[in-house]
Amino acid sequence: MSTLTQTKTQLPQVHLPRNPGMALDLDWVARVQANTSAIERRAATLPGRRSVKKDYQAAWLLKAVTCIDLTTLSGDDTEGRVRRLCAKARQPIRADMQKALGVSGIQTGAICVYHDMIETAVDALRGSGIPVAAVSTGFPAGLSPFHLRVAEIEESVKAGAREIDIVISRRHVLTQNWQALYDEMKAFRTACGDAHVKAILATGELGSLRNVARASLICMMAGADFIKTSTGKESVNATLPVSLVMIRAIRDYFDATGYHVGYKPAGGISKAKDAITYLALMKDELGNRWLQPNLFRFGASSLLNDIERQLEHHITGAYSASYRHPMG
Ligand SMILES: O=C[C@H](O)COP(=O)(O)O
Repeated sequence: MSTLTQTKTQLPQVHLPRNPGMALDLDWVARVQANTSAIERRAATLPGRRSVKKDYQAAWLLKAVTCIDLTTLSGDDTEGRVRRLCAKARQPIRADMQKALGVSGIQTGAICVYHDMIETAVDALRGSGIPVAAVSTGFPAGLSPFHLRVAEIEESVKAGAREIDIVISRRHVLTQNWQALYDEMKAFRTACGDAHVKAILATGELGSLRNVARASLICMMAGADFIKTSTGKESVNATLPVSLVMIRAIRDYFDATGYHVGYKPAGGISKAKDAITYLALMKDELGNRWLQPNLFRFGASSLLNDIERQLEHHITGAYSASYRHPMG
């Protein structure tokens, strides 16, 4: 069986029980540390490692496509743009390219939009099985009144979102008010009901890697299905050091509870090479099980474009202009 065919056949996902959360364990939180210089040293070695080549590279890139939350979060989003993006999510790689690669049925992990665009996206994705994710709770700052943030989640679920990307209150982390962070996250999880909840930490605003580690743990204790780095609107978004810290928090939580929590780096990931670095990091730290869309997503608006160009190069030996792969 070829590498690419294996990628296709590995797509069906094992059903895993949702993380139900647990009581807030402040002793565990207090024990969490982060050795910044060691983490930065390790992260610096990751992009320089020998990369996978040829068919293996194409297989990893196809895997990356299936893990993208194809995102548009702009003030000027229109129904037309969202519909075009949904068409792209249904067929992110051109049919002739999929045929040349010997695969079929490749789709992105989800579409990610603001509340206003949920119904349009649900309609455009009908029958595809692709979930709609909505950013919520006063995204991106998360500073609207608490009851409105909870109501926003409920409205988005009612409108058809199957995944809700909430933003935490950064001030709870910066003031070490862990109880408040836990209570907030738990209320958001309850409001989501059956919709899966991704907790956006906005790591670029949390001050230290130790804060990132502690906030990750608390969100998981409060029942997060995924932890996500960034809104894409902070001045620093997904980075490898932050990813290492969050992924290791996921591993510690799994070791202690047996529950799988997903990881979503988001913001500024736009190159195919970077996507492979993130996938390799997941594989190194958490193993193959976390290389599926139910446990790993990229939050990205332009990554797909570069992946398509690299796959076209793999097939034809030539790079096409990026406008040949329009996004929306
Ligand atoms: O969650 C997703 C991000 O908002 C997308 O960020 P990006 O436009 O930098 O890829």
